[in-house]
Amino acid sequence: MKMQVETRVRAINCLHFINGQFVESQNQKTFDNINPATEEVLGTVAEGGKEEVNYAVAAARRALNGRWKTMSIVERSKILRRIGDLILERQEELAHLESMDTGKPFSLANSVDIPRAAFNFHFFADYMISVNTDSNMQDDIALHYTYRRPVGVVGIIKPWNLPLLLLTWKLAPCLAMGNTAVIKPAEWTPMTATVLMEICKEAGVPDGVVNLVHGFGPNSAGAAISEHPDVDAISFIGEPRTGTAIMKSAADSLKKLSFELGGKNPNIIFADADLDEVIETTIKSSFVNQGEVCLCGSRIYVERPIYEEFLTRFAERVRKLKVGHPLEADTNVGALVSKEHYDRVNSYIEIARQDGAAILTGGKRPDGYEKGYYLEPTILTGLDRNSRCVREEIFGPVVTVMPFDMEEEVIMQANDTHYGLSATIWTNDLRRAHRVAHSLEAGIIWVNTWFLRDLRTPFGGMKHSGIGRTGGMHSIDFYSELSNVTIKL
Ligand SMILES: NC(=O)c1ccc[n+]([C@@H]2O[C@H](COP(=O)([O-])OP(=O)(O)OC[C@H]3O[C@@H](n4cnc5c(N)ncnc54)[C@H](O)[C@@H]3O)[C@@H](O)[C@H]2O)c1
Ligand SMILES: O=C/C=C/C=C(\O)C(=O)O
Repeated sequence: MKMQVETRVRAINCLHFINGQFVESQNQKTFDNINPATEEVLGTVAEGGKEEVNYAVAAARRALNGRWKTMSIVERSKILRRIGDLILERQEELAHLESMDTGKPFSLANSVDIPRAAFNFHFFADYMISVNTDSNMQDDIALHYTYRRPVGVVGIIKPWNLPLLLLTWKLAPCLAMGNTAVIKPAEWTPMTATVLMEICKEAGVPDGVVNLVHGFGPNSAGAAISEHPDVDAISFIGEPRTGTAIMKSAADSLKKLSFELGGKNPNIIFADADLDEVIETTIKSSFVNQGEVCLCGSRIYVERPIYEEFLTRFAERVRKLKVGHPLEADTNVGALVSKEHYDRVNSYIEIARQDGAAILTGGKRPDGYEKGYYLEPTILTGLDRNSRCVREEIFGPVVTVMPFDMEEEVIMQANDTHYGLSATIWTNDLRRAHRVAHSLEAGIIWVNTWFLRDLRTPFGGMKHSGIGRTGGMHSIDFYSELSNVTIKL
């Protein structure tokens, strides 16, 4: 391994964090945390279940009515700000841990994941103190006003692709509104969430306000949180079928739910777009984070007059991407997160072959890597719209490219999916941009850009891609209960 980023950061063993203390499981059970870049064991993770979740939920319930409740909004906002500051103070360490856990390039974790995790706290620290409530005078009869209170104990269940970024995206507004939390990180990526618990404690979050239980989903910590009668709300990010399971088990206690689920996002490129810009951004929207981003544009539709030129130039650029060890400074694409996921992504390449696809680039391990879950960025063409590679979320460095002739036709194909998370449109025709944007069934639509975020804007998916929106006031709404008080005058 050449040009490896200098690091003294060591992987950590991960314990639960309950009521302000790091603890083992009652039965001391653990599982191994594997480095996807080397297949070596990074460390151990405490394996929690019902018992640990019960203990964490009880601590969170008690903490709701403790110092956290009486603390002024300004004091709580300062604590959130301090968490953001401490994340930045430990940025390199966190970026290393995130890179080791997920297989993503260190450079990406250090420039995107960790700074954004800090910003999630800084943003909501400021936002929370600017939130107004309504009041209405009803003639001379009555004064109505609203106030917000916390929802209560919130279960936060996370995926593995952007572990700290996505955890903080939920935890910051959850704490801002005075809730307490029981967090379940993804089993494959437990390290940065564990460090975040240390940071929360150091920043002054009272014991019991944030709790972390490691473990798996079904019959494990995840299920124990979603079925727990004393958890008031669940904030979940992950696959649609996990969302279904969580919704079923949350039904008995009628929990409030926020779901951010998968995507099979269309990237629609019209012939009048600026092709240089299209290619540069499409490289990112296809392959950043090994394509393991829910927002990745995995179905690329190109208007016929530029189809061949796009394919040639796109493939040329993709072949130049460096697939390699996440800690090498020039790596663009690291390792997929786990053996299980790697096998799953590869199985789609096999399906593509059987369906008669042309594999324009990639489709195999890069030369020189015998260990680690590496896959070259893969471009598939010639697939029928009914191929599973066009219909199902692959969540890896694999895109399909298809030509189109008519605007109506591409809109129909783009919407021909159960998913509805995001979409990208490339055109310089203003009217067409609006027209197509309004026709697409997606919660997040970008025109001539991708993943350009403003944390005040609504974020989330329709159809099987999610329930509800987060961001700005939408997050405040989910993490609070609004009461209206009417005073007769
Ligand atoms: N829309 C978004 O914002 C967004 C963001 C990131 C990832 N995602 C989606 O997440 C998926 C990839 O993540 P993943 O593979 O970790 O998802 P996953 O659904 O397999 O797991 C997510 C979490 O749920 C837990 N879990 C699994 N089964 C459970 C159960 N029965 N009860 C309770 N918890 C359970 C897991 O342990 C994990 O912590 C993709 O579909 C991706 O598109 C969506
Ligand atoms: O993999 C999914 C990426 C989600 C991104 C966000 O939730 C965000 O940018 O707020």
